[in-house]
Amino acid sequence: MITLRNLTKRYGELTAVDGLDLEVQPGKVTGFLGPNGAGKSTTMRMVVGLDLPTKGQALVGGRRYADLRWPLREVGALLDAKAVHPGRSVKAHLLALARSNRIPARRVDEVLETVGMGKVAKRRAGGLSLGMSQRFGIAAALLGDPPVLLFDEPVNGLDPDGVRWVRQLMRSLAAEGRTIFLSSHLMSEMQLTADQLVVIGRGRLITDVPMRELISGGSSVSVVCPDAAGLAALEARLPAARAVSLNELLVPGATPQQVGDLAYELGIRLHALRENEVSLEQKYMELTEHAVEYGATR
Ligand SMILES: Nc1ncnc2c1ncn2[C@@H]1O[C@H](COP(=O)(O)OP(=O)(O)OP(=O)(O)O)[C@@H](O)[C@H]1O
Repeated sequence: MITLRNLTKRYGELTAVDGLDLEVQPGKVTGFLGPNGAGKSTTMRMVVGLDLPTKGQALVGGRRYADLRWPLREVGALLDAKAVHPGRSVKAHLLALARSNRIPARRVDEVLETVGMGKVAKRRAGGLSLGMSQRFGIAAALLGDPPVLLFDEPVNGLDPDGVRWVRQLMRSLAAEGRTIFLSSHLMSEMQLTADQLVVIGRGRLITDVPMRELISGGSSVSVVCPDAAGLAALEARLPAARAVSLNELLVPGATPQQVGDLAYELGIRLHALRENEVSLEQKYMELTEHAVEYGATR
């Protein structure tokens, strides 16, 4: 579990993180969203002791990072995939990390296999492609087999196959009971990966909500009916319905079952009956409408 208590970070005049209170629970993937500059990376950096809070606390398993004896065994993080010694080999870098936290050397080969880098262990870390660097960073995060993992934009630079691999990895790590805290700007991917969503804007919490709850509210049903009289009869019985074309109605707040049963009762022929879920992207845009700091003006 990750616990943030009144977590605050100021850089001079700028308040990057502003009194965040949050519990990131184990056994779930928690997505961490917010516009550019909202304070996501700064928050994650404070959890792993790379930045000190101006006020408040960030705790891993109830303890501050600085108080963890073998931090890599408690929390793993991929924050900046390019932040490695460029001249060292992939394997040497991981071996050094392992030694610093008394992690057995065989674990290095294991994590390299997990991320599909067994064959490039001897390559220089500085010569890796962006996608390979991401995999390498994930290997480093997994090294200590920690119960808590943070990933800042892990799919950045990955090909579609890699993106899917990361999604499956996140899901399986959460299924093992770990705490997974994941930031990404790819809404469609986040919708497929996260169970819980934390949205921040200008350093403040906007919402902390289960994904299902967020995207289920506000769904609608589309009904396609080939004859005008049938469509009019349906519209008359569905007060929220509005025509979107000559043969189609949109019914906000209804379920396909309700509309299908009504059509059956009225003896009306339908050509299509579709549920339109609200996308995470749509909900996210609504939630962060007033929190976008560096948005385009048009
Ligand atoms: N070391 C620093 N010194 C001064 N300002 C900083 C520093 N690090 C971050 N900031 C500022 O703090 C704010 C939050 O930045 P942060 O990188 O945490 O946002 P983010 O949500 O991760 O953004 P993005 O989605 O663009 O990665 C920004 O305004 C940023 O410019």
